Amino acid sequence: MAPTSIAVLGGGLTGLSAAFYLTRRFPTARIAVYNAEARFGGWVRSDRVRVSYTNHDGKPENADVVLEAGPRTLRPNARSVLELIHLLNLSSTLLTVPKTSHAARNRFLYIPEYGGLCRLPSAPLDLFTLAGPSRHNIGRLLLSSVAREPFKRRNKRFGLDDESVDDFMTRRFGSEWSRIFASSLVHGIYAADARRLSLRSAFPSLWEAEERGNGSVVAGILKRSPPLTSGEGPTSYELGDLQDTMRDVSVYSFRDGIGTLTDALVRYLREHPNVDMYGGVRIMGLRINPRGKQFELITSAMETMLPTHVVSTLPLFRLHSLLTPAIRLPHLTANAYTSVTVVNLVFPRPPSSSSPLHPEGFGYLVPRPPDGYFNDSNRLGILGCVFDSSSTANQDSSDAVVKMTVMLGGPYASCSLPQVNVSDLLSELSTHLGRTLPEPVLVKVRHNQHCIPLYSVGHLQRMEELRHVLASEPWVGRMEVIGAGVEGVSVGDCVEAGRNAGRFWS
Ligand SMILES: C=Cc1c2[nH]c(c1C)Cc1[nH]c(c(CCC(=O)O)c1C)Cc1[nH]c(c(C)c1CCC(=O)O)Cc1[nH]c(c(C)c1C=C)C2
Repeated sequence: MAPTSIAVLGGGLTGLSAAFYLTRRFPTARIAVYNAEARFGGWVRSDRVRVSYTNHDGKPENADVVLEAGPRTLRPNARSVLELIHLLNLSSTLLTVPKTSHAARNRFLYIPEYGGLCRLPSAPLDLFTLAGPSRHNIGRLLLSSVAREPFKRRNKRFGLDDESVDDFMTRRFGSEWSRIFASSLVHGIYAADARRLSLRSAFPSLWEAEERGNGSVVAGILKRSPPLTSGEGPTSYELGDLQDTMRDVSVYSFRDGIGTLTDALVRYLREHPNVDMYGGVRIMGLRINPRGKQFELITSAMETMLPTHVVSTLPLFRLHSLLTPAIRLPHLTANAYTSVTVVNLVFPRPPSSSSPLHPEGFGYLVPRPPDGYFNDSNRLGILGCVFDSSSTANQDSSDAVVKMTVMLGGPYASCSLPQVNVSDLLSELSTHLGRTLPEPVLVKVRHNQHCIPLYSVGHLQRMEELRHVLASEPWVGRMEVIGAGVEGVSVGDCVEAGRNAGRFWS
């Protein structure tokens, strides 16, 4: 049955993208988007803030800076996002960072037991040229294990169909390698413990590479087939000239931050005659009408809505709480969700005669300490720090300020608190950066509670079972469960999931 009324649960990036594409797929259907918060956009949150301060010469200064509490840059390989940018006419607001920039080439890890801040090699030749404070050469540890891996015998247990990221990396590259590099990567994407994260769900391409490389991940990566271009593959994307714009681009954002994308979606949907946007309306219960033709949604305004089709983009534990025992869905509470505290810091730029606040680059990640997440060496639970002024400098009205963002919490559960002691944080950052930081002119703390799902081992299989149940009675395919909780946490994954919503409804 073709949908006549569709309810989209959740007004974050996936929900907004789903509603956008549903208006195109089903131009005559009525679409309602329900969002518990009055503000749409979910974890995407960009604020332009004015800072007033006194500069080094004692003169008053002002600057307008963009602060991100969620994702802050996008990668050009996510074609669904490029398509949205094209369709929403946002190209003129883009800010691109070239592959040759410091932000793209200089990435650091802060590893106290290796001497502090260590630059990661961005090319094999760096191995010979990288100098720095590291007592051991971190580049050598990184690349020597990678160079040896193809000669290591196949060691995947027969019948294994998923394992943790840490187990996989330890098996192929060694435990110290995994602790340092895999844990850092996982902190930067999932803010989670690599020992709990499913390899197949989080990095499926690595699982496939091991298969393709007959047991060697490196051999499998080297054998990789060339990437598809916009016109190839099962779906093609409307990209306009964005593919050209993105040539040689490492990452990009918008002049006013990633919120430009969600704001434009909200504007489009609010203006669309077939769409109703319900901000500040929570769904309290979901039932299936006894005649099986409609759903019953009970809202926090105590209204009952009767859509023929539903797209849920809610966190899975939240969807679980809406369902009565008679229609419980499997596996909705199988994964934990990670919480991250994000601290935006703005400093006056030091005069050119003194040393900069941080090296030029993307920022740094902090790996899991050797003793795990209870280690005293990282009692604030710092996962990493982004040098925003290097990577997204042109968002701000003045380059007289330096912007950084520190992320805390995640697997350091007890540290992920909304209250952050700023002077402790500054002194810890000063240790990391090897210089005393000045007083910030602005500190903004945001606690993102349960913002990123932690796919535990077996997640793919569980989601397959969930899809199977949704395709059967009484759901018969009329409710789709999509979004970060199911398949992929990146902005690209969320938009792609929204783009595919309702694909099988006729
Ligand atoms: C709120 C903190 C977040 C942390 N991870 C994410 C958020 C929103 C989600 C995320 N971060 C990255 C990816 C991969 C993107 C892709 O592959 O296309 C995802 C899904 C990578 C990343 N990590 C950091 C940055 C600046 C980026 C680029 C993308 C983005 O802007 O989010 C920095 C960073 N993120 C987190 C930590 C602890 C951290 C530390 C430096 C957690």
